[in-house]
Amino acid sequence: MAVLNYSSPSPPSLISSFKNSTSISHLFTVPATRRRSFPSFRIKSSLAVESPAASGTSNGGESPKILLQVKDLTAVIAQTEQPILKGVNLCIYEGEVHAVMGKNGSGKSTFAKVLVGHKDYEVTGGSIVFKGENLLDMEPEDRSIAGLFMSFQSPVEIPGVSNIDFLLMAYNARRRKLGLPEYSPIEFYAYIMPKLEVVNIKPDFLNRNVNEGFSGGEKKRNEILQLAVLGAELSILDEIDSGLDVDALRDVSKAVNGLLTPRKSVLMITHYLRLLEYIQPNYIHIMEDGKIIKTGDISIAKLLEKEGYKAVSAT
Ligand SMILES: Nc1ncnc2c1ncn2[C@@H]1O[C@H](COP(=O)(O)OP(=O)(O)OP(=O)(O)O)[C@@H](O)[C@H]1O
Repeated sequence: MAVLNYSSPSPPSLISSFKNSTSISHLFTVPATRRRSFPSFRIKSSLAVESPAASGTSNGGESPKILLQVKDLTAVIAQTEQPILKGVNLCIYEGEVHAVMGKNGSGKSTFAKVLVGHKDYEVTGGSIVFKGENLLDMEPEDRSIAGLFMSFQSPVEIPGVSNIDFLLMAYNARRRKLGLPEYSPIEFYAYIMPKLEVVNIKPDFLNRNVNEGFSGGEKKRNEILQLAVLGAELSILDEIDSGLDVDALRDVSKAVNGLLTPRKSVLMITHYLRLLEYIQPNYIHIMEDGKIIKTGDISIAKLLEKEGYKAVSAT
């Protein structure tokens, strides 16, 4: 009997779920039952890696749907009541890629964590609607089931748990949710192998414990593998480019692009133009002091690179 081991980095929410396997079903997303394509207006770049989402396949004339609508969102640190988010507004349609940039400490990660329901923060005002439902009414587990995935800046290790076991359990929880029979390890192996290729991860990675001893770049790739297995509709990627060498950055970007479909969207946080040239966002937002103060295209990132944040600051 084959013992399958795979690797995959995992956000804290996934890890805490793993520890309680009865609640692991929240790791999964509702399957995409309809395919729609979104007219692409991505900025083309010579650096761009191939992106199916950017190709704008036919959607049969359907209008794009709003996936996430954030209005006047305010949030504080739960423990200290220090205000961090001070009125965030953002709208993401299906199939769109959005990037959030901003100075250190401007609130980008907090925004991402508030979206997934991180317990360190308390929402004090505004609204978040995801696929037509009030996200603020949902527990973090339910947000995950509804189709939100977040990769964290520093993926957590799970000693003693192999990647393959972790991913198999997570994937089977999804299948249970869908009323489908669980995959055997062999069936799962067939399912995951093509995904390993997309992410450019060697199969022996799956035998290692989740993130244990992984280099920074390996952890990031593992995050994307996890994303590929779970198939979220909105992937929130917090600085997936940090600590990556040039080849890894290209691989990870390619993998993210490989996961995009006309229905799947990405919200990525980054400090660097390079990532934006690989994963061409539809919109780039600048966050300052807990608010989005500017929205534009790649030219904003180019301006930042050249002149720094003073060029786009509201103050
Ligand atoms: N759990 C917390 N406890 C205390 N302070 C926090 C917490 N979370 C966020 N903060 C503070 O809130 C502010 C915004 O932090 P956040 O991590 O959202 O910024 P960021 O824009 O993502 O920064 P960076 O670019 O450095 O990652 C910072 O001053 C940070 O110290």
